[in-house]
Amino acid sequence: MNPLLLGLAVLFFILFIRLYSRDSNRKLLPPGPTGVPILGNLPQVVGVSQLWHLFDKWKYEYGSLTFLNLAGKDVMVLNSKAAATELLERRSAIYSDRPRSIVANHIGAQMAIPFAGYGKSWQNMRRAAHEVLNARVSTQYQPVQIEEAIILAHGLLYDESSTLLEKINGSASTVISVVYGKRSLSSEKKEEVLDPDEDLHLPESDPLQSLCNIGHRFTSSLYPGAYLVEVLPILDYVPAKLVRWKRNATQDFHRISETFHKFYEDAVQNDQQRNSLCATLADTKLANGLTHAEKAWVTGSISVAALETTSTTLSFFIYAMIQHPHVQQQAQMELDRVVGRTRSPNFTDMAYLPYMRAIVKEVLRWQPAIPLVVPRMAMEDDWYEGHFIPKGTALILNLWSMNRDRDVYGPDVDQFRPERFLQESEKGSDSSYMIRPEYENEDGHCSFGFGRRGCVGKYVADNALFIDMATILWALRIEPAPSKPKIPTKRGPTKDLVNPIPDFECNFLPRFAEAETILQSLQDDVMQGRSSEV
Ligand code: HEM
Repeated sequence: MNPLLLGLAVLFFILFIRLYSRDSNRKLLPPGPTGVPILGNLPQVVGVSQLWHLFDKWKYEYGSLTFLNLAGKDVMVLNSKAAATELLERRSAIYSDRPRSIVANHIGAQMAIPFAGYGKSWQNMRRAAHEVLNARVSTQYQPVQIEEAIILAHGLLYDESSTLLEKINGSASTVISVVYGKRSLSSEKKEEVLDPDEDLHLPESDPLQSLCNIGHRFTSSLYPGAYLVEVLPILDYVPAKLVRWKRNATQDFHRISETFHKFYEDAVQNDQQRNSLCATLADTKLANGLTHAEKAWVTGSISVAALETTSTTLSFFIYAMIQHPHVQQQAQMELDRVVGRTRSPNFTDMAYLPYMRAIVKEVLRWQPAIPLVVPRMAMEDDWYEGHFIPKGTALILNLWSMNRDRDVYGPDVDQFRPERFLQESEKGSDSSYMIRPEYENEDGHCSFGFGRRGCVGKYVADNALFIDMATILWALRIEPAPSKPKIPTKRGPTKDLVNPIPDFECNFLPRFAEAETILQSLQDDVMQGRSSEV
C-alpha cells in the first residue's frame, strides 16, 4: 500500500476515534436545563438581569454544576465551593485562563489583569500586582487606610455637597493613593452632558467615576448574552463603520488607554517620594518584562478592580446597618469596651474586635460585590465527579450560591447575621464573643474568588473594609431617613456582573459628643499633613 495513503488512513482513524470518544463523553456532561434547537439555553438567559438568582434556582435542580449550551458555546456554572476549590485551586494549571470575549477584547481585555487571557503578559502583570499587594506589603498601607477612614466618617457627617455614593467612592480611593501616590485624581467638578450614543462615559471632572465606568464597560460586556457577536463570531468581520458596538468598542479602547496613560504619567512625574505603585513600576526591576503600555494598564486596571468592589461592599454595609440596628448597637458596645471614647480605632484593635470582624465577613458573604465572576476557561478536557468538562468550556463562578450554601451556613442564609461566624468565648475572657476557630484564618465566604486568578487585592480590601466600618460605627449612628427622597445609589448598567445596590437614604449622627471633636481634630491633622507634603 502507498505509504502516503496508509499515513492518511491512520490519521483519519485516530481523528475518528477522538471525535467518537469525545462525542460519547459529551453524553456525560453535567446536567442542565433543556434548551431549544440551535440556540440551546440562550433564550433562557438573554435579557435576564441579576442572572445569579436564576442560577441559584437551577442549583437546587441540577446540583453543584449546571451545564448550559449558549448557541453552541459550552458554559458551565459552578455553584459549590467544593467544586470550585477542586477545579480552580487543585487543578489551577488548566483553569486559570479566561474565555476570549470578542467585545471585551476590542475594548482592551488582553491588557487588563482581571480580564486578560492566561499567558506571559498576564503573568508579568500579576507578578507586579502581587509584589505590591501581598499580605506582608499590604500592612504598609494601614496608616493611609486609617486616614481615609477618618476622611470618610467626617464626610458622612458633614459633607453636604456630595452624594452618599461619591463619599463612599472617595473612601475606596485608598487604593488611588497606593497606586497613584495621591488621594485624589479629580479636578474641578462640573456638570457634563451624557451622550446617549456613548457606551462609556468618562467625565473628565470625576476621574473616580471614570474608573468605575471603565470597570462597568468590561463587566457588562462580559455578561452572558450581552452581545450577539459572542454567539455569532462571524459578525466580527462586519466593518466597524457599519456596526455601532464595534465602533464604540474600538473607540473606547483608545479612550481607556489614554485615561490610564494620563494617570500613570502624571503619577510618575509628580510622585516626589517615589512610593506609589506607578513610581515603583517606573523605576525598579519589579517591572522587568512590562512594556510602558502594560505599566499604564496594570495600574489602571488595579484601580478599576479595587474601586467598584470596595465601594459596593461599603454601600451594602451601610444598608445592612440601617436594616439591622441591633447589629449596629452590638458592634458599638464592643467598640466602646475595646477602643473607648477617647480615640478612634486602629489596626491593633482588630484582634480584640471579633464582632466587627464578623460584620466584615458577613457583608462580603451576604452581598458579594461580583456575584458572577469573570468566567474561566477549561484549557483541557477534564472530568469532575463522573461529569465531562470539554476543553474550551467557559466556567461561570456563581459566588452568590456558594455564599448561600445551606449546608455550610444553615437555613438562614438570606439573613444578614454576623453571629454565624462567632461563638461564645471561653470563661474569663473580656469579650463574650470570639471568631469561630474554623473562620479565624479563613475568609468564611467566596467573594474574593479562587486560585491563581483569585483577588490579588484581598488583603488591602479586608483591611480597608475593617477600618472603614469600625471608624464609622465608632463615631456615628446610622439611621434610616424615611422622609428623605431615595437617591439612586448606583448608575451602572442593569445587566452587569456587579451586584447593584438598592436605592436608599440615611442619616449619620455623631454617636457621642466627643466623637465630633475627635473626628474634627483627626481630620484637621490628616489635611494638614497632606497639604504640608505638597
Ligand atoms: C471588597 C473588595 C473586593 C472584592 C469583593 C474583590 C473581588 C474580586 C474577585 C471575585 C475577583 C476575581 C477572582 C477570580 O476570578 O477568581 C477579583 C480579581 C481581582 N481583584 Fe479584587 N476584589 C476586591 C478588592 C480589590 C482590591 C482592593 C484590589 C487592588 C488593590 C483588587 C484587585 C484585583 C485584581 C487585580 C484582580 C484580577 C486578578 C487576576 O485576574 O489575576 N481587588 N477581585
